[in-house]
Amino acid sequence: MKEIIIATKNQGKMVDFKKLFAPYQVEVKSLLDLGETLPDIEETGSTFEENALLKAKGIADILQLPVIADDSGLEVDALGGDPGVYSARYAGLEKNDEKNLEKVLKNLQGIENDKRTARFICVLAVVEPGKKEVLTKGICEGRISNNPRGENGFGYDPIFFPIGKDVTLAEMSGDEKNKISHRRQAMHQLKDWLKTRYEER
Ligand SMILES: O=c1nc[nH]c2c1ncn2[C@H]1C[C@H](O)[C@@H](COP(=O)(O)OP(=O)(O)OP(=O)(O)O)O1
Ligand SMILES: [Mg+2]
Repeated sequence: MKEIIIATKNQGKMVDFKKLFAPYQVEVKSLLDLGETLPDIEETGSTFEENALLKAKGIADILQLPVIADDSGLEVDALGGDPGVYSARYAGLEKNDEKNLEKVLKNLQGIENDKRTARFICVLAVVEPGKKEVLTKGICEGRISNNPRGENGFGYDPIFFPIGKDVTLAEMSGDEKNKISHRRQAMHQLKDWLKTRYEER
């Protein structure tokens, strides 16, 4: 079977991607599946687009294979768009999901529900050696909860109510999350690219 490499070390993202790629005959591999030691690509960009391209190009240059990278994060309106591109390292460089979401809740203390609007953003960069790169962006609008709820998913899922839902993303099944998520919407925009390369199941 054909393979596509996702330039990520985030296992939560890979759970989403495995489901999102299931309609296609392609095996998805993360950097954690590749035996070789690949360098950590520093996310020095100031936008999701820049960082997604840095990660995809960095790995595609080394492997000389097609690579997809995902740069994503949470924008909270009452925090001026923070944590944004700093979502993974919001509470420190050790990238701890629980500390990160606790910091968002703490910074939103006293803010009323209707002012807790937020969105998840996902930018995907597809880089194929010798070809023009492709960028897509998906957005999932919602609101930040008052407490963490639910055990599924990863990252900020336990504190995010998607618009129109009264459960957090972490209270939804993986399949339910994948119907509405920012990652799903960014993947949807890659449909034509995917269809030209991979047979559908
Ligand atoms: O569906 C999601 N549900 C909950 N949280 C999410 C989601 N999507 C992104 N997020 C959060 C996790 C992390 O705090 C940041 C992504 O940061 P980002 O740099 O793109 O990923 P990462 O460093 O964890 O892995 P990598 O760069 O190896 O792909 O946004
Ligand atoms: Mg990262």
